[in-house]
Amino acid sequence: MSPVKSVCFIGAGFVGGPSGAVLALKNPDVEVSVVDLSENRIAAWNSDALPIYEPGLLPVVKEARDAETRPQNLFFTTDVRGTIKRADIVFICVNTPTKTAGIGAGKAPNMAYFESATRMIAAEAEKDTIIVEKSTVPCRTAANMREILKAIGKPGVNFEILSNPEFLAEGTAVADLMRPDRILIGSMQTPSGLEAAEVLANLYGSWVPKENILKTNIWSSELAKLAANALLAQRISSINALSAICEATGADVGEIAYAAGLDSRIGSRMLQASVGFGGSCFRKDVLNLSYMAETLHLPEVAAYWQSVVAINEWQKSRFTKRIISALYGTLTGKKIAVYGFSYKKNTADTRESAAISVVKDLIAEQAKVCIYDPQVTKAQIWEELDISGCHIDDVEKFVTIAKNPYDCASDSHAVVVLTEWDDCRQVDWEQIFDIMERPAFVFDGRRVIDAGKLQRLGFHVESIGRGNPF
Ligand SMILES: NC(=O)C1=CN([C@@H]2O[C@H](COP(=O)(O)OP(=O)(O)OC[C@H]3O[C@@H](n4cnc5c(N)ncnc54)[C@H](O)[C@@H]3O)[C@@H](O)[C@H]2O)C=CC1
Ligand SMILES: O=C(O)[C@H]1O[C@H](OP(=O)(O)OP(=O)(O)OC[C@H]2O[C@@H](n3ccc(=O)[nH]c3=O)[C@H](O)[C@@H]2O)[C@H](O)[C@@H](O)[C@@H]1O
Repeated sequence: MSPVKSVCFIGAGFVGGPSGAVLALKNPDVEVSVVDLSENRIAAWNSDALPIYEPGLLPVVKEARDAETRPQNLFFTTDVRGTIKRADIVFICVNTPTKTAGIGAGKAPNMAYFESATRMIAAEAEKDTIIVEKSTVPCRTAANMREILKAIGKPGVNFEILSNPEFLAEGTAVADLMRPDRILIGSMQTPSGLEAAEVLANLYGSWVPKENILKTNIWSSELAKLAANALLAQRISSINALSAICEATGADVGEIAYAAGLDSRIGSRMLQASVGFGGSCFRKDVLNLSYMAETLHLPEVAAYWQSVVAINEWQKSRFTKRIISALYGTLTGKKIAVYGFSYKKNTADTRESAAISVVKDLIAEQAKVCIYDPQVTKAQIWEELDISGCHIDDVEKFVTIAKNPYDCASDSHAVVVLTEWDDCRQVDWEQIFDIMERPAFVFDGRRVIDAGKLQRLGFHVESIGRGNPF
């Protein structure tokens, strides 16, 4: 196979943008184009105000994009079709959200964007092309792609499909891409499939050690991505289920996680009890896996994975119920300060954030909710609450946005910590205590507050997974 000269990433989102930028940085001789249908998104990628907040990303983008220190090899464009024509490799990084209507609504992934990208490649490619599934897709998606490519592709043009799922986490995307635990490449086990896998492995080989590049059959690779997210989400639901037992018994879930995590077979990561996992992928991918099991006539397996999501939903509503009960059963007219709206720190992404459900429930109780988040905009909060079914009149009436944690807490009855932002935990709690109503409550949905210290200041503190130890 001739050397790779041009690579295209379809979908300039959280995955396509950073992945394209790092690949370009590490392969200066390869032209990397990240394409999207959204003109606004592409304009933002071509500016210094990138469309996503990701620590360390701007310098990486600028180095490959701005031709200041070396020739430019990173391009962001809406010319999807023209870019596909030039590309030797096309990565599909489009969104695969959960279906909201039709068969499998609320469970199955919506593959419309993915199929549309596949059809576009089939229609435009004029030379042999490697197509890489980077989006998270159901197992056996490559078989559907193969049929579409065969039916639409130009005569004489050969396609090879690879699965190369992405494992980056938001907030640490650059570090994850620079030093991935592993790169997984799935291919058909035919001579041309194995050759294509080798071509892709060589691109990664410019910065990832060979022993971290794993090659498997294509179906294993597709399923491994869903499995990895399901296993991570399952750990969080497991520790969150234990957090409820801790609250009822006086055990402390932090001590449980630490004690259990010291067993090297269990390990310590992803055992931080919380108000519930969020983000665009855990819920979607666990449901995707569960739905797949359902369609494969494996109802017990489907129910098992479904329970991971059910515990997460329960954890969110359990937390709000605890707030209401501690505040004497009524929130009407009380100001509640919410610290954090993104689904975790170091990202402005709010998709599936636990804060959405909690704020929605607080509004239903007629609380006056004031939100502080260092990165999330008011427009985005409004949009999320609107999508979640909050009446927009209620949002206008009950919700305000604060510019800092102090304005947020002023005259409030309670501070509710929903995201573990450093800005939110490192406040001057003595000052916060002075400006709050009495009794002053703190509800810690992230276990990032020193409960003992706050209690000594006079706060009533309730944390996830911490009951009365006496
Ligand atoms: N967000 C994350 O941290 C991770 C996401 N993933 C997976 O990667 C995929 C993409 O996720 P995100 O980047 O978060 O999505 P996103 O929603 O941020 O970006 C997707 C982009 O694709 C564009 N797009 C859709 N159809 C298109 C088409 N036909 N042509 C050109 N552009 C098109 C959209 O305009 C959008 O900008 C999903 O399957 C997701 O499950 C995997 C690992 C991490
Ligand atoms: O497929 C994806 O989209 C990605 O999903 C997750 O990444 P991400 O959702 O960005 O972030 P995580 O750090 O995994 O956190 C997800 C949610 O779980 C919560 N969480 C995480 C860890 C933990 O111990 N406890 C906990 O409640 C976080 O606060 C957050 O709401 C995976 O970690 C990535 O490997 C994967 O590529």
